[in-house]
Amino acid sequence: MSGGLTRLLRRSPRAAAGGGLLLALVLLALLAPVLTPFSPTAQTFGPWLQPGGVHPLGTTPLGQDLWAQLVYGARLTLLIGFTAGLVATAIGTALGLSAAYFGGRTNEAINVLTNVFLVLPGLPLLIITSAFLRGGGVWSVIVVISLTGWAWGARVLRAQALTLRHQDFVNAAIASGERPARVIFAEMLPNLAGLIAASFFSTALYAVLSEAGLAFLGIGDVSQVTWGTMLYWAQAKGALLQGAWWWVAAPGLGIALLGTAFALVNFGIDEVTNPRVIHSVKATRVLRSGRRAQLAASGAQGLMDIRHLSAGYLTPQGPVRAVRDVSLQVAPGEFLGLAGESGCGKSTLAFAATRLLDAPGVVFDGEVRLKGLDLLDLEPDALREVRWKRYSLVFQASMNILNPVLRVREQVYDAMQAHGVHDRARLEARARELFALVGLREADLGAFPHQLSGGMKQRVAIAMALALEPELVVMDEPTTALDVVVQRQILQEIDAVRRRLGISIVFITHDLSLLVEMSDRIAIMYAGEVVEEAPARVLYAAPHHPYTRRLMSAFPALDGPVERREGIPGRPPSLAQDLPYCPFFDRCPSRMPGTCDVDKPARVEVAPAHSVACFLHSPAVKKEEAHAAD
Ligand SMILES: Nc1ncnc2c1ncn2[C@@H]1O[C@H](COP(=O)(O)OP(=O)(O)OP(=O)(O)O)[C@@H](O)[C@H]1O
Repeated sequence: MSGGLTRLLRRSPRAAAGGGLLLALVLLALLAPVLTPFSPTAQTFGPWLQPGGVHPLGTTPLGQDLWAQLVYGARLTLLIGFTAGLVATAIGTALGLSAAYFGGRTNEAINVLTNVFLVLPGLPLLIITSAFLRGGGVWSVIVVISLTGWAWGARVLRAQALTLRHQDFVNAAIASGERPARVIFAEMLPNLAGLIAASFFSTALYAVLSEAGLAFLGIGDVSQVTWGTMLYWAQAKGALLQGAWWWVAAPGLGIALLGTAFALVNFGIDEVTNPRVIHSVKATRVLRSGRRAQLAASGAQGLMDIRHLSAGYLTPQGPVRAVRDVSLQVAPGEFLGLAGESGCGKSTLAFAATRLLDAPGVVFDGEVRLKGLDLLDLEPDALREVRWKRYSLVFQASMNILNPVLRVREQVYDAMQAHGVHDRARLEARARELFALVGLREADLGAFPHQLSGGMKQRVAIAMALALEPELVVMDEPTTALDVVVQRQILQEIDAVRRRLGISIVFITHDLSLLVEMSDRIAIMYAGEVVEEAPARVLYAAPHHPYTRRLMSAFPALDGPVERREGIPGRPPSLAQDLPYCPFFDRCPSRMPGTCDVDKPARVEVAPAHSVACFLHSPAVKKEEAHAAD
C-alpha cells in the first residue's frame, strides 16, 4: 500500500501536489491546539474585532476567535470528508462487487437500487434525510452524506467488476473451488484498487461540499464548528454587510483548497491507474525513442511492418508481458495466419499493432508502420483518419458492436459517413455491394440485428470493416463463435474478397488446420514470441520448431485418415515472469538441458522466408554437435 502510494506520488506530479496540499490541511487540523491558544466556541473577546495581533482573523459578534474556528473547523470538515468518503466507498464497493460476483437477481436488484439513488435529486434527498436524522451532531451529517453519496461509486465499480468477473483468471479461481469471499477480496478487489481510491477521493470531495451546502442552509447541527457552519454564521450575522469579508473568505478558501487537493489526487490516480492516458501515448514515445534510430536505420518493407513490438498489461501484481519483441511483416495482398495456443499473446499483438489496446494494456516498446506511417506515434485525430480507412479490425465479438435498436443499413452507413461519404445514393450502392461481397442479401440491410443469426451479424461486421476499402484487415478469431460450416463459408468469402480487392489479411486463430488451407504465410506464437514463421505449405510439410510440430499433430492431416487429436502436455509459462531461456523448454520433447534452459534461441532463417527460434536449428549449436561427432 505504502509502495503504491510512493509510486503514485512519484509518477504523477498532480497527485504529489494534491497530496502535499492535503497533508498541509491535515497538519493544520491536527496542530490546532498549537496554532491557537483559544477555544473556537469561547465567547470571551470583544465583538467584531478586526484581524491583527492575537486575533489573526478577528472575532465574531459573539466574541469568538475566528482563527481558532478556522483551525478547529478543519478537524470536523476533514473528519466528515474522510469518514463519509470511506463509508460511501465501502458501501459502493461491497454492492458493486456483490452485483458482479453473484450476477442474476442480485445484480439486477443492486442495479435498480443504484439507479434509483442516482436519479433522486441530490440536494432534496440530503435535506429530507438530514431532517430525519436531526440531533445526531456531526455523525448524522456523515450518515446522511454516506447514504446519498455511495451510488456513483457503486455504479462505476459494478461496471468494472462485471468486466473483471468474466476474465479468465476469475473464472479459473471459481472453477478451482475458491470461496466467494476469496474470489471477491483476493482476486477481484486488488484489480479495482485504483478505482476504489478514486471513488474515495471523489466521494470525500462530495462530502465536504455537501456538508458546506447543508450547513450554509442551516440544516444539521450549526453549533458544531466546521468550515460549513462558519459560512452559515458569517451569512446569518451579515459579515459582508459589516465589511468582515475575511469571515467568509477564510473558510471558503479552506473548502476550495481541500476540494482542489482531493481532485488533484483523484486525477493523479486516474493518470497512473489508467495507463491509456499516459502509457499509450506519452510513455510509449519515451520508451520507444531510444529504439527509434536503430529501427529507422534498418529500413521498412511491406504493407505493415511490426518491429520489436513488446506489449502487455499493467496489473497490480506487476506487468504481464504478453507480446515480447515481436517482428513481423505483412506484404500487400497477403493472407498471413497467426496461430498459437490460447493465451500466447495473439490478440494482444493484434490490438497493440492496430492501436486498439485499451487500459490496462500498454505498448512497452517497438514500432508499427503502415506503409511507412508510424501508427504508434499518431495523434488521436490522425489515428481516427487512418483507422477503418486504411486498416480495420474484426474480432470474435464484433457482432456485438451492432446497436440493437438501429437497422443494419443505418449502421453500415454510419461507418462510411464517419469518413466523409455522405451521398445517399452512393452509400446505398456501396452497402449493397458490401453485403453481396460477404454473402448477405440486400433485404438484410433493412433488418434489425436481432432478426439476424450470429453468422449473419458477423458478416455485417466484416462488411463494415471492408466498407472503406482498407489496405489491411486484421481478423482476430472472427468466426470462432460460429458453427463449423458457417465458419468455413465465411472464410472462403473473406478469401475471395481479399483476392478481388487486393487487400491484406492478418488472420488469428488457434485452429492451425484452417490457416494451413487459407494462408500464404503462417507465424506461430508461443509465450508472447513468434517462434516460427514460414510459407503455409512449407510449415505444413516441414515444421521445424517442436512447438509447431506439436500444434500440427494436434489436428488431423488434411488429406489423410481422421486421427485422434492429441493436445500438448503441460501448460505455457506465465507471462508475468521473465523468460530468459527457451519458453517451450518445460514442454519440449527435444529439449537440450544446459542449452535450452540457459539461453534464449534467436529466430534464424533456416531457408528463404522460413525462420525458427530453436537451438535445434541454431547454426552455433549445430556446429558444436558436428564437432562432438568428429
Ligand atoms: N486485461 C488483462 N490484464 C492482464 N492480463 C491480461 C489481460 N488480457 C490478457 N491478459 C493476458 O495476456 C496474455 C495474452 O493474452 P491474449 O488474449 O493476447 O492471448 P491469445 O493468444 O489471443 O489468447 P486467446 O486465443 O485465448 O484469445 C494471457 O496470459 C492473458 O492472461
